[in-house]
Amino acid sequence: HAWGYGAQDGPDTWAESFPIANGPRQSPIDIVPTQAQHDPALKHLKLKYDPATAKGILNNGHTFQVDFTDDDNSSTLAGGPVTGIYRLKQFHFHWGSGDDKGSEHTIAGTRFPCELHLVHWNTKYPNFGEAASKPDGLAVVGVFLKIGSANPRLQKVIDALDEIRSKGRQTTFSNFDPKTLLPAALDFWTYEGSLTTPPLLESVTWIVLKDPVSVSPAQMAKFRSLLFTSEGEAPCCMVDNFRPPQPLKGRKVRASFK
Ligand SMILES: C[C@@H](NC(=O)c1ccc(Cl)c(S(N)(=O)=O)c1)c1ccccc1O
Ligand SMILES: [Zn+2]
Repeated sequence: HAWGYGAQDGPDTWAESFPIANGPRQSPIDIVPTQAQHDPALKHLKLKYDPATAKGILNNGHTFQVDFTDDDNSSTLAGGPVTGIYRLKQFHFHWGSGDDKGSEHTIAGTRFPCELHLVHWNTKYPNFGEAASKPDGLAVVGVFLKIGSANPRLQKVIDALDEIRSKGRQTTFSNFDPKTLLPAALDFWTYEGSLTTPPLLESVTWIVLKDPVSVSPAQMAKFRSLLFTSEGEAPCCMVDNFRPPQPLKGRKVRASFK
């Protein structure tokens, strides 16, 4: 399935190969804070990440991702809306060609220039692939990035991008704690959704943090210097790799905060 974010292969065409694109629990969504219900039963988020589990950084032709070893419970998510323990598999970003768009989730129609996704899988299943096909298989923490001062926590990731400019390039990436990318407060909205990329599986408990973290225009320019294309192909800048908000179809969005 050759899918992408262009006019010929972008989100409006995905239903042709992935009919679940029109399913009942698709992501992302527009989060309307005034319509979210505070749920006092929601626990606080328990994130425990071991920097030693950071493995590599890869340009997969759709985004770039930092992969983690997930053969034990060294880096996990628990609490919040989930039961049990979820293991960190990878994190990646979605961003725009300009600062006026780029995030996948929106807040009452407001789009951010970038959104970070930390992907975790439920350890009640044997591995990520199995978990990705189960309704409670995945939990993704979403973090908005807004334009401001340079974010020093992003710098190590940004400095690695020169080595993975084109599709298929990867390099080692070690000793990194993704907790450093998160805002101080872990207040969140949560709802039942899907992968925002093909295969769009409806297996994600979304945990979208209320507070954004900063990214500078120069740092955004580095993201936009990546390529969707492989070496030797006509270069196409990796930008606008976001799926727009999808119909809520009656789902409830809960808030962990008042
Ligand atoms: C682009 C990349 N997608 C993921 O790996 C991905 C996996 C799980 C989640 Cl939950 C998400 S997300 N965006 O909902 O957080 C994205 C991808 C997809 C298919 C084939 C190759 C490939 O590289
Ligand atoms: Zn994502």
